[in-house]
Amino acid sequence: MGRNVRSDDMESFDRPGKRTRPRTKDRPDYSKLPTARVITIDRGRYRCQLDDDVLVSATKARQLGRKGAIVGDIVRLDGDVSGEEGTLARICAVEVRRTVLRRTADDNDPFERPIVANADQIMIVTALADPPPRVGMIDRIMVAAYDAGVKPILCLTKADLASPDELIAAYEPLDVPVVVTSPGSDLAPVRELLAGHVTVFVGHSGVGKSTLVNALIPGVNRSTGVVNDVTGRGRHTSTSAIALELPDEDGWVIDTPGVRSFGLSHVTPESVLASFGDLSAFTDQCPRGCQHGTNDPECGLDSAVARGDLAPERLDSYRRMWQAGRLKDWEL
Ligand SMILES: Nc1nc2c(ncn2[C@@H]2O[C@H](COP(=O)(O)OP(=O)(O)OP(=O)(O)O)[C@@H](O)[C@H]2O)c(=O)[nH]1
Ligand SMILES: [Zn+2]
Repeated sequence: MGRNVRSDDMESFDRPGKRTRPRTKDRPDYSKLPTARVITIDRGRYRCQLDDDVLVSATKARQLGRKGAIVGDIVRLDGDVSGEEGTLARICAVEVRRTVLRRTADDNDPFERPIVANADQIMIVTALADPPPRVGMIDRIMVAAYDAGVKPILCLTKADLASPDELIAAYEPLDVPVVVTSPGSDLAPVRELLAGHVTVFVGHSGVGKSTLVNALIPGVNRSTGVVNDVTGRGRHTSTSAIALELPDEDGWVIDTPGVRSFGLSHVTPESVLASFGDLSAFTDQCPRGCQHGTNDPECGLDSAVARGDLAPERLDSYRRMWQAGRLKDWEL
């Protein structure tokens, strides 16, 4: 089912403009209606931002059926779009999504949950200590990013408490940009990575994500929790994803509630491989049903390395992601 939207989801990072039009033959034409971005959802009410920055509350129009809108969606609004107190617009259509970031509650959960639409980057926020970093969790979020065709970035917070060197070294072969922060640190490198992009911030509760968002977007007041001394976890202080426009640069930050696990039952080796574009050329000769893993005999990726056509580090990086996607939550 989710596969049907794949061709739109899986566009490569460097061709963001290309999109396919939905079939509109037997549907009314909504193309004259104003577009808005869904910035947050609260008890069935969609908070939308029009192109001229006016904020409008909206409900789903009946013709949308069971199809929902998610944060980051670009929607067509009908009805009262004045944004005045007490007014309510209607979401008539959801524009084709460039990307959809998904997770399942855990690896046994058959229902994939779309979290955010149209992001092109995901910032994985991890504390270097308090709470301690979990490489398994970082890898799993990276797998979800690759699956969605969204570029991962690693943000290591609380560098005042522990050195980032080990983690930086661990992610070097994956070519993932890494930024390091500590209280009062210069956020210019972070801003530079965010400029011109729609970036989802994901992280375990208590890693300092809200602190970071508040520093990047002054006045937004994301509530910060205090790490609980007993559990080492932050309080769950944020409840819904919210899209926030960057004040000085073009671009959006989509802050998501703290996550404890990241189920990946929707991910296939092929969808992850698609983000390793240089590797997919070598899998044509693979035996049927090859998962391109370490123990798959005659995998074309191994032959490519043996011939010298593919760097072994590149294959190791892909296999590491492949492995992370197979691990169950409770094995982390
Ligand atoms: N030592 C240190 N503490 C930090 C840093 N950044 C944030 N903190 C503290 O870590 C705690 C958690 O920070 P938050 O920003 O609330 O973390 P969060 O990831 O948003 O957590 P949730 O709101 O629970 O999702 C707070 O007490 C912050 O003051 C840092 O760079 N160094
Ligand atoms: Zn293979």
